Amino acid sequence: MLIANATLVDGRQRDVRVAGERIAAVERRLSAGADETTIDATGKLLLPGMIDAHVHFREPGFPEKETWASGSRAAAAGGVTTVVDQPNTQPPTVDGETFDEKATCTTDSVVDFGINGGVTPDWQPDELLDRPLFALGEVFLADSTGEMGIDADLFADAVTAATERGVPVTVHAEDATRFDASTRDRDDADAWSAFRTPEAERAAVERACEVGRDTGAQLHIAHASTPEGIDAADSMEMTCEVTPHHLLLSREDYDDLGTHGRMNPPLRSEERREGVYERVADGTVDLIATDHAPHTREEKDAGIWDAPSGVPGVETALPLLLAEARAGRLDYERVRDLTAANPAAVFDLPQKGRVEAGKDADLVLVDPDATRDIRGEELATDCGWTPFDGFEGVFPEWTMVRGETVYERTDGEERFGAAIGENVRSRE
Ligand SMILES: NC(=O)N[C@@H](CC(=O)O)C(=O)O
Ligand SMILES: [Zn+2]
Ligand SMILES: [Zn+2]
Repeated sequence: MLIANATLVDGRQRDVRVAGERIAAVERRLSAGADETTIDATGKLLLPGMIDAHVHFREPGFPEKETWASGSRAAAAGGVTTVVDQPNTQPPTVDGETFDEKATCTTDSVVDFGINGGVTPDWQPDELLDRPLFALGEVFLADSTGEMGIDADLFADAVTAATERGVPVTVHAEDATRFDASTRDRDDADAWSAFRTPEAERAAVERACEVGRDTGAQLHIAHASTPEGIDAADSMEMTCEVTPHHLLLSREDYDDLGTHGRMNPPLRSEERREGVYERVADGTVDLIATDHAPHTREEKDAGIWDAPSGVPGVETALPLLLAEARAGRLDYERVRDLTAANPAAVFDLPQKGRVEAGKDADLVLVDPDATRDIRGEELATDCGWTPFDGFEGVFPEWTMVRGETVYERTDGEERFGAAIGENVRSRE
């Protein structure tokens, strides 16, 4: 297949040949072979598919929130070609048997995937680390959905075990001893942000990075939400990710979002949000990952102390970032780095993350000037809502995983491909 006259993120116009699962050539001009299909990509932007290193698809355990079928379709519709699933399912992914159970669910995935393993007091490190694991994580330093928070000793042991096996560790860094219990008598949604303080994040990032440094670990801070957290990770030479919601939403949005805006770590002040944005734009932040954490509308409609934490995001991340680029607030190469090239580099996926000959043909084609308003009920995720309702997004015309079209939108009609997703750690 020949994708003709595509614009790449650096502005070059190129013809791109896909042969089988791979990108065979990227050249100024390629001529189509006798039985080669040609796609005219004039005026269109061709990007490497997003690698979302942090999603919560809810199987096994909570198929009413999301399944591997619905979650992976949401990914494909949002230009995500690889997802990394987190361990706080039911049962939690903490040993060989539960890893294998999770792996069975992934056979419904239309996109490539990684499976993370977690840490609880009865986890089985030897079995778990023997499996084709993507990373150990997210390791919870404080309770979040699934109540998998662990103490300092177990954390240090877990980081040591993973590092001995050359496995990276991703960390949910909040320190519950620094939460502000005096907010507990409030019942407005903003109380959640007042409760889980910025200080709790900074302290936990520092502690985690110290353990990482002492053990020689490859440590990655999940969903950093404050400039202080990002700077702490950066100064200790650890990597970090930021979510689209901490990049684009703040405490000022609780008026619209109410309890639907509850997540961990929580939304921060507008001033901190701007500080986070600067660090994403200037490259201090390594990557964007969504922490796609779907819960049903009914669950989210509970009071602020009872609603579950988490918001969906896998389907809207790349479209939102492309809209930011279109508005001139980020450049397209930065978007490519944050969503594809850097996650591939940080998590050692040499076959992914760039539009280059020899790489997997994980590709997304967009019309950079065609924006669409995001509407929760129109999305492929099963949860049926989004915190970005009414935001503009630049959505894919099609998404390809290893040469197979897994999503296509023509005249508003969407079509999804077969469940061809593979574990990125199982391939040679
Ligand atoms: N971010 C959240 O608020 N929730 C996540 C768990 C997590 O990432 O902490 C979930 O699984 O619902
Ligand atoms: Zn988390
Ligand atoms: Zn998470």
